[in-house]
Amino acid sequence: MAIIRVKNLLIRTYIGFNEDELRNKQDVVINMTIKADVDNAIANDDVENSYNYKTITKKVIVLVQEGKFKMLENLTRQVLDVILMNPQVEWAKVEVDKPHALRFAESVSIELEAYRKGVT
Ligand SMILES: Nc1nc2c(c(=O)[nH]1)N=C([C@H](O)[C@@H](O)COP(=O)(O)OP(=O)(O)OP(=O)(O)O)CN2
Repeated sequence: MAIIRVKNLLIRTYIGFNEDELRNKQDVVINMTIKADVDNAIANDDVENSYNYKTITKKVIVLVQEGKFKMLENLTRQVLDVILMNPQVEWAKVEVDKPHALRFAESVSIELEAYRKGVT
């Protein structure tokens, strides 16, 4: 198993429940930490049949770009769930930052982690 980190993935989406947030997209910054089986990538130096960090990243981009979210917790949980769908993933942690969400703070974030169902 390896720990794969996708760092500072910047995506624009609808996030929030204030009037202007419902109408206008804003940036979120996503950091994903994924514990996945990469034995095949190591043994064969080949992405075929290996956990592909590009694939999951593109799935997250589509999920977030095309979604509309009110609560940051909901967005974070949905990203975590899409990562955990892959049987090669044992555990994952997701942190989603909403920069400038608060007037006097640089950013606010929610972090969630979980094992894939059936893994403890
Ligand atoms: N488990 C691994 N997965 C992937 C690896 C790897 O080494 N281990 N390597 C890659 C690619 O080399 C990736 O790093 C670069 O791919 P690409 O330039 O296609 O990524 P982009 O996001 O820039 O692709 P665009 O389609 O141009 O947006 C992938 N997975």
